Amino acid sequence: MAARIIDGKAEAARLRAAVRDEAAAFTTRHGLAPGLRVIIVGDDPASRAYVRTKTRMAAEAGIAGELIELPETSTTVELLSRIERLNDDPATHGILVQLPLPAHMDAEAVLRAIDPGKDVDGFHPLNVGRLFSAGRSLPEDLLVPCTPWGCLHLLRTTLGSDGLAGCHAVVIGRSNIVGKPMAALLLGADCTVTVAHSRTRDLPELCRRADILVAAIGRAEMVRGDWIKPGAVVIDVGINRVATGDGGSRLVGDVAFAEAIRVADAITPVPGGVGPVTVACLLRNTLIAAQASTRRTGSPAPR
Ligand SMILES: Nc1nc2c(c(=O)[nH]1)N[C@@H](CN(C=O)c1ccc(C(=O)N[C@@H](CCC(=O)O)C(=O)O)cc1)CN2
Ligand SMILES: [Mg+2]
Repeated sequence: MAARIIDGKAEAARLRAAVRDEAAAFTTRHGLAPGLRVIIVGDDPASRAYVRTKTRMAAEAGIAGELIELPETSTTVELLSRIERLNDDPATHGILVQLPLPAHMDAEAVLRAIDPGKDVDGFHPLNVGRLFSAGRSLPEDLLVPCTPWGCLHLLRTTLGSDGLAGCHAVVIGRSNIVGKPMAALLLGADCTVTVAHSRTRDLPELCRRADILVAAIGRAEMVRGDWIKPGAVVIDVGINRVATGDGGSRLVGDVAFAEAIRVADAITPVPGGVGPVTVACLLRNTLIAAQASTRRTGSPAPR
């Protein structure tokens, strides 16, 4: 039987509707909407499309989103001073710097400069540390990286909230954006977790032992059908544009979908899987940041 296709678009719409209701209540209570500032440096077409989606979805959810576009030639110092101003702005509850930054910029310094309470990507070392030291329930004000949070959410909707316990989860990829935080979240959900990467020996054999397989490698259709354990749940984080031969292109994931669907119990498609839930989580994090700031100060002003 063909695998169930996990509908990330529908799940994202449900998450956004919940954020919209809570954002409306926040705005009524505080006279100020949750505010998100998205910074992009340079002209990368894919990044530009993602940030436009983020600010459009924010507006639809009642979040005051603003896109800040800086030229490719901007310096790290210029970006840091922009972030400093946003850290001090009481109407800004969430700050996101779209990645990747141009190679000449110091991305680590930039991510460290964001006020951890406004770090809606969850990439600041303080938030990373809180995630890795959290137990089986996450603090309610913790800002968790959006893609892994989205993957966990899709796993819970597919397997049920108790269905992850005891599963062997294999995460392919060890990035700070996906692989490492994904491993922390799966551990918190009582999975036994293996993190694989480019130097892992006999990756196909390891994957065949996974009840849950999360592919975040960035290589088009690298995971083949015969790498997958029958009945596994497969979460495909990859977004790779490949040529179609007629001059056009299409998006594929890191998993060979047509092969995997014959073996897995459930699988996320690309597009329409993890991506839309990532954006919904960003809106959710903005709301969490706004709510936490009012708890700290009694007003929407964070300091
Ligand atoms: N600061 C950040 N930078 C980046 C992140 C991030 O979480 N924070 N993640 C990725 C890109 N990304 C969000 O920024 C992202 C990529 C793709 C999608 C998405 O919904 N994709 C659609 C397909 C879109 C298309 O047609 O091209 C899908 O999968 O259905 C959302 C977010 C790197 N940078
Ligand atoms: Mg650099």
